[in-house]
Amino acid sequence: MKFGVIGAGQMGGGIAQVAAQSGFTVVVQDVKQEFLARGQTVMEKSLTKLHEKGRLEGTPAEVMGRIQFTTSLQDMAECDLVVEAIVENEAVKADLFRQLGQIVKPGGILASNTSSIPITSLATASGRPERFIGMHFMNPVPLMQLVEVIRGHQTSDETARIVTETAQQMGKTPLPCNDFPGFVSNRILMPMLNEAIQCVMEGVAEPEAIDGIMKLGMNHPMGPLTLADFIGLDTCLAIMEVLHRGLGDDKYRPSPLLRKMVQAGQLGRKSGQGFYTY
Ligand SMILES: CC(=O)CC(=O)SCCNC(=O)CCNC(=O)[C@H](O)C(C)(C)COP(=O)(O)OP(=O)(O)OC[C@H]1O[C@@H](n2cnc3c(N)ncnc32)[C@H](O)[C@@H]1OP(=O)(O)O
Ligand SMILES: NC(=O)C1=CN([C@@H]2O[C@H](COP(=O)(O)OP(=O)(O)OC[C@H]3O[C@@H](n4cnc5c(N)ncnc54)[C@H](OP(=O)(O)O)[C@@H]3O)[C@@H](O)[C@H]2O)C=CC1
Repeated sequence: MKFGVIGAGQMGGGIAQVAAQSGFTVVVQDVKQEFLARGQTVMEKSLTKLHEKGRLEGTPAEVMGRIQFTTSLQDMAECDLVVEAIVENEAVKADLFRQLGQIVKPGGILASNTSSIPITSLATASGRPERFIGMHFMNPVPLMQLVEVIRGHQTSDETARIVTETAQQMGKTPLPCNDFPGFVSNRILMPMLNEAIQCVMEGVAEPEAIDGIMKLGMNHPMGPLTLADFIGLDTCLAIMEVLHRGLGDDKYRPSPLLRKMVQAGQLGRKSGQGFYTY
């Protein structure tokens, strides 16, 4: 399996790492060399952690040796499966898939790791809707078990079978759902995180108390505000806007505080400042 990943951010890097850990040959593309270098550093840290705990097959160097880093989309031409993990913006993703539809060999499968954007619309942009699917990994990819598999309106049975089997080969548990805004994961999770942000804005409680109540009361491993910072507040806002637009119900309105923080460049862990300082 020659496995392609577009985007070397927190998700793309994690997907590339787990694919290489599974023995696949991997090609990772990003728009700038500095983003590739950043992604490579994060992967090496994660692999070292896993190796130190005896949870890695082989050595970090052997795994990294299976990954090619490039800024050229042309290097995706011979991939059997390409997973996109770039910014949560439908126009940017659609433009990328129009290019990939021309570059990747005819039998290659194209997949999006999108959190919420309709798979069917991205499939149309790719020009190969039968060979297009949602392959939605969870953050952090090396640790989280789920891959949410979302079929577009024209995704073929063969494409769904291949992607499901690939997720299993990557040590993940693939679970199927249909193509509606936010799928299942973010249709349920994101409104909860948005509600926690609304509690901050309305002064219901301080962030530490809100997170503590949900950790101690509901046994969540991370409080909702910590999790929102971890995901990225820009990504959280983008998902809420897809839900609001796609489902047409005002209950999915993004919290005004979330929007203001993103406008201020406070994106959470990735910018060093969100509800907490990093
Ligand atoms: C937005 C979307 O579209 C979809 C989404 O992804 S929604 C978000 C889904 N993800 C979640 O909800 C994550 C919730 N959080 C958690 O499950 C946990 O906090 C966590 C697994 C992320 C971290 O686990 P933790 O015990 O709380 O913290 P932490 O101690 O940092 O990590 C646990 C272990 O994994 C290791 N670890 C953490 N991140 C790692 C990584 N990226 N790679 C390798 N090892 C890692 C740590 O070294 C630690 O090892 P030890 O237990 O041996 O010390
Ligand atoms: N964050 C999360 O917890 C999760 C996110 N997702 C989804 O995964 C996708 C990526 O999210 P995440 O990794 O957090 O995002 P990041 O912002 O961390 O990474 C996105 C990466 O893609 C790069 N990029 C942007 N545009 C292009 C392009 N046209 N071609 C190639 N690379 C590009 C970005 O560069 P630059 O820095 O210049 O923008 C960045 O390196 C999104 O669709 C998101 O919804 C899914 C599950 C969980």
